[in-house]
Amino acid sequence: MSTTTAPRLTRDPGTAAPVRIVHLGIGAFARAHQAWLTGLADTAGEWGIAAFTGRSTTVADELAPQGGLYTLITRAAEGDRAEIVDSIVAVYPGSDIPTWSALVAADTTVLITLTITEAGYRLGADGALDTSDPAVRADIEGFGHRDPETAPGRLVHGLAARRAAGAGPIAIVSCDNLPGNGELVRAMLADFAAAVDPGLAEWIAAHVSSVSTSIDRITPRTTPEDVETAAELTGFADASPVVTEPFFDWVLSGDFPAGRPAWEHAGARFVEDIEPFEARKLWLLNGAHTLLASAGRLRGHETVAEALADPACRGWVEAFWDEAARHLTAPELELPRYRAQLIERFENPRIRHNLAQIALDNVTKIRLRILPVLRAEREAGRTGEAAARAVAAWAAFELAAPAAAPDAEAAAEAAAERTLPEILSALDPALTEEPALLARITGLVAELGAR
Ligand SMILES: NC(=O)c1ccc[n+]([C@@H]2O[C@H](COP(=O)([O-])OP(=O)(O)OC[C@H]3O[C@@H](n4cnc5c(N)ncnc54)[C@H](O)[C@@H]3O)[C@@H](O)[C@H]2O)c1
Ligand SMILES: O=P(O)(O)OC[C@@H](O)[C@@H](O)[C@H](O)[C@H](O)CO
Repeated sequence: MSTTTAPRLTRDPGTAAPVRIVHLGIGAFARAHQAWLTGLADTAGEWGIAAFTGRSTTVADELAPQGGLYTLITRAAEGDRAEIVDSIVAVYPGSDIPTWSALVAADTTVLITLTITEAGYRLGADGALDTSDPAVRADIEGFGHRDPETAPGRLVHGLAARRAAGAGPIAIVSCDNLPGNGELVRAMLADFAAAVDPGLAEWIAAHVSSVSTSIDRITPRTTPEDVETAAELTGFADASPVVTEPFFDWVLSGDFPAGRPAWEHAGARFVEDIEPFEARKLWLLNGAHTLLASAGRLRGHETVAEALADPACRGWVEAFWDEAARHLTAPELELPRYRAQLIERFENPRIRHNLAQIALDNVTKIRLRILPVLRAEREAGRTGEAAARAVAAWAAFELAAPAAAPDAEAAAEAAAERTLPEILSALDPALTEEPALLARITGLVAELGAR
């Protein structure tokens, strides 16, 4: 294998930009998107990123010996292009709380960026911090006495250190696929801080700006073959390359009280009202992914591209987009162009985007990406058939094997005990309150068939 003989990827001494950004939740996406764009925008070498993993230490273990350098492979339908990205200048496991706190507290740090996944925000169904979550409770009760383990706990811990150090204001930029992600961060921090120190909550309200973003670049998990490809393309052994598609988009809205990289020079857009952009991206792209994650797998497909090549799945996606598009009316959204681009992106045969990976945390995703379209269609007097089909496909999976079950045996037992109305009611009680809707979803489940 070529990676064993290629020279290691290492950083030359003195080539690292100073740390001004701290990232929590370093994985594939942050390196395909924000870190890459920061490198492109930062022509003067002023914006180094110190990156922390969220839970597992893997990315830190892989990247730290490389001084944070990594290979980004841009994978078009026609071929691969590789580049070495150097904007990440230090990498730590998320459990390294002393380093985390010191960097968040440093007055040279002016930005925190996040990719902690939707589940990492620890929100309840009402969008507020879920203080009944045992890990959140443990972080609240142990605040100041033991190291925090959740992302909200670590963020508030770091901000407490910043307040104590007398450092100035800071911006937090959520890069996770959640609607109103900036507002969710603001509320999450306020809820957590109020529970541990009302004075700290006031300081956070006055000194921390939560920026909302819509982020877009399809970045599947790296495979062992990708590691070999990176070495072949660059001549360097990289333990942790990232593969992504050519398309990218980043729309941001909010204040940066202590500055930011000139991301607009690399293609980012700053807008007053981000909501239409978020809805377009989350409903059309992520909504279609969520639909295919269940419906595509029910039809035996493993990847987005395979599912989209199936005329039935393609028709269901287009029908869902037609329903969503009726509620995305801002002209700047350029929906025909966006939809055409999405088809081309989904069809990229060289991006193996696994449906099982996309299906993780499906309940939250359906609530945020499918149910708003279903509700809007029904309020307009229509059936919302295509959105209902996405719900039915997920429910068919749950009927066969609930996602929360720890193993196959427990899943089979739990499945045998749950009825469709119970499953739907746990997703959203409103789904069972209208007999016509319940009957239609029941019919769609039967049409789609159990696994
Ligand atoms: N991959 C994409 O195509 C893509 C595109 C747009 C947005 N995003 C957003 O980025 C997120 C991360 O995607 P990725 O491809 O980098 O995934 P990844 O698995 O490569 O990395 C995820 C990171 O989040 C951390 N994490 C996981 N669960 C957590 C939790 N409960 N609390 C705190 N941290 C946690 C992990 O430790 C890791 O550092 C997605 O969930 C999504 O919100 C991803
Ligand atoms: O875990 P999710 O659903 O937020 O993400 C899975 C994919 O839909 C997502 O990663 C997309 O590829 C991405 O949002 C494209 O920008």
